[in-house]
Amino acid sequence: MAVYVSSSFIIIIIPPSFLHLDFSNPNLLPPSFLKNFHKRDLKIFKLWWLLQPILLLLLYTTILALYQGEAPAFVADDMQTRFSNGFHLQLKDFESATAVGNKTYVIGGIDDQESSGVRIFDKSTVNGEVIPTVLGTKPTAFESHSTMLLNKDRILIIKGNSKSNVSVWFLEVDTRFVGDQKKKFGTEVVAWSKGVIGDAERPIVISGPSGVGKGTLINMLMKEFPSMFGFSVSHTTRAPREKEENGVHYHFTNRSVMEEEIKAGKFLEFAAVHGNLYGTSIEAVEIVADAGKRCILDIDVQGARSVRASSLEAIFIFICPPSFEELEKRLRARGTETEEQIQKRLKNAKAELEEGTSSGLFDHILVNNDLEACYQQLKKILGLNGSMDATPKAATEVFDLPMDLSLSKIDEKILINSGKANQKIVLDLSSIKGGAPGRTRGLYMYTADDGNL
Ligand SMILES: Nc1nc2c(ncn2[C@@H]2O[C@H](COP(=O)(O)OP(=O)(O)O)[C@@H](O)[C@H]2O)c(=O)[nH]1
Ligand SMILES: Nc1ncnc2c1ncn2[C@@H]1O[C@H](COP(=O)(O)OP(=O)(O)O)[C@@H](O)[C@H]1O
Repeated sequence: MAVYVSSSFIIIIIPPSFLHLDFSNPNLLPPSFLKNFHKRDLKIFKLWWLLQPILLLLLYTTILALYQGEAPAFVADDMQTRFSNGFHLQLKDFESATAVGNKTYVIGGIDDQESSGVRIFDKSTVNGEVIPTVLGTKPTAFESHSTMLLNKDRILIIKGNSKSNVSVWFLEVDTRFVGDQKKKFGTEVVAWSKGVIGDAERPIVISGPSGVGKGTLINMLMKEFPSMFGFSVSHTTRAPREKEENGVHYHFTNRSVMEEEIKAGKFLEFAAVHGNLYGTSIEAVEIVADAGKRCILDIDVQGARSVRASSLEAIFIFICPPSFEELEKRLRARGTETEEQIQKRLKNAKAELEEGTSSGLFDHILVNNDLEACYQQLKKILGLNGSMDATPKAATEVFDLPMDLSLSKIDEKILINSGKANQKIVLDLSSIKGGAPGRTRGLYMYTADDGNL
């Protein structure tokens, strides 16, 4: 016996063999059956043959539906779930499935280091299942979670049985960043982005020619506001300077390792600068956001261009020297480069100054003539004029989310059903900033009564 399912009907086909009857060969019919045939089973026999045309018609319409892209499935033995795009999948423990167009994204499952945490079932491929390239850091434990598709380009994941400040994740499936990466990798790509609760400000990109004073200004900012800013520690293939520490000023690495990591999608941006490779890893930006700090990136103009094209939504600041002669003087006075390196940096500075001041890439251009005056201007741009601004923002309320969640959406608000009567948890997405790679910031989560969302 088989139970046949399509969206429009269910057919139960009972073959004669199921009734232990073979009408095609009366010799094989059991004597008891022959004896009582007229009395007991004639009705079944007639009904069976009467039903055949109807069953055939139903079968025909099912085949038609299948041809039009609907996938029926046998569900007698398996517990399968059916999705709006016609997919039927057998989900494992702690897996969820979200339909996005022709694809169904299966997320989660028992956490192990090997698993990428995401499987895609794509109707337009021969095999159906696609294992994507997964960018960004995935959530550590998946266990119970609920998902909801947002704007057809990212899946919201809320982890049950967790603290509210670590419960929100996004899996980007069709954002601009993911689209660019798909072209680059030539594979299916998805990107994780952790949701950051609270009003974390936009990251800051600072560019300018070598020796202009970027590092000096960044150090002043970090010293005055240690709890507010965090430095994105870049990777570089250049040799460390005398006072530079691995993991603090840069992650010093070699070219082949860095190239492999770039291929694996670990970098938000990278560029060849003054003959060496420099790059910002996705992790470098994530670490700062996870510490609840505003991320500062000291990167060259090419890197700034790449970040501008990403979803990091940073503020872009370009620092100029008062003159080329002064730049040369500062570079020499710093005493960290050989004459050959100084010449290379000065040559590149011309192109950087041209690009930085005329491309429209930067939101603000500062001239670092008097250091203190330039620092004050930088603080003004960052909204740090008075001492009030330096006060850390009030901590957002952290609470426990229940194991089983159900989600619904009203405008930009996600209602998380907590199971408690009259009480909902609200996730407000109206001020959302950023996204993969890095973190999705500007989320607000609070508990509310039904009448007060
Ligand atoms: N694109 C990119 N540029 C970087 C990165 N880290 C540093 N840079 C840039 O590389 C250039 C050289 O940096 P560095 O060797 O520290 O020399 P300095 O600028 O003279 O202190 C500077 O313009 C930096 O802004 C990075 O991660 N990505
Ligand atoms: N406004 C300024 N006037 C004079 N010297 C400066 C000024 N700003 C920075 N410097 C000096 O210039 C040198 C280069 O500065 P640095 O911050 O290392 O530049 P960058 O990080 O842009 O390469 C350092 O020795 C620093 O002390």
